[in-house]
Amino acid sequence: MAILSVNINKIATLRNSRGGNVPDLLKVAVDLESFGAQGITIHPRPDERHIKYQDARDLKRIVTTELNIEGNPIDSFIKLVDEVKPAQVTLVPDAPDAITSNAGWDTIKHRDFLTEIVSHFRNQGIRTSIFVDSVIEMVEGAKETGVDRIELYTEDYASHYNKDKEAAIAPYIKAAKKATELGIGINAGHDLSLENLKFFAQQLPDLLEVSIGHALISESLYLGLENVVNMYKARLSS
Ligand SMILES: CC(=O)[C@@H](O)[C@H](O)COP(=O)(O)O
Ligand SMILES: NCC(=O)COP(=O)(O)O
Repeated sequence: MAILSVNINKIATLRNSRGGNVPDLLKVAVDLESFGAQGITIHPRPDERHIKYQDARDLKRIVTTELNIEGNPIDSFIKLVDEVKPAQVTLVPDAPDAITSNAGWDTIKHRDFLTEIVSHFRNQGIRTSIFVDSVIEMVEGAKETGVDRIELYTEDYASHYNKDKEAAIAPYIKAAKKATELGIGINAGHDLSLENLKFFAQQLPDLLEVSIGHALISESLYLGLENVVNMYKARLSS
């Protein structure tokens, strides 16, 4: 069974919106683990708009499951990962101004660069993963870099799931089969949700890990609001 790594970027977004420490990112990470999360994922972006570099250092001290740091391996990111030494680093080709991740690596074009970065992190005992679209050539290219795993970028699956889930999953099944054949582990993430996760996991038997943030945090709000509204009303009743 694949493990669930919860991406807590959105908790940091909410915290940063007021400049204080509410919600407390570290408490959320500890609570998530106690509720059963099997990993914590963060994606510090260069502008630190949600996860700050210091959060990565602080989380390393308290996360007892698996810390996964995602990001574009620019110099400051490489230094941070070298210092924090998470269980896993996931390389994502984000433009600095991207609103969210919107593509996987071209592992053929960037093969030499990725090979160098993968070897740099692997030499420190950090598991490596490369974010890729579900395209056979990109999986084959990833293999050439010596990476441990790929993370399949699931936005396309998620956005087509309601229209035709069989068609939406088809390229992922092919990419996953290729990865298994080549001996690369398979992670997946982006826009996975309570609605589309089960089918995805059922169709990819070799799936090792999913990282989920945006939907999971949004669903937590939807599912928690009734309880909290009632708690507030109880405090207003005499
Ligand atoms: C790599 C990936 O798929 C992303 O989902 C990312 O980690 C989310 O980043 P944001 O929270 O900044 O949108
Ligand atoms: N790697 C994907 C991730 O960490 C979370 O993506 P999302 O669920 O926030 O879209």
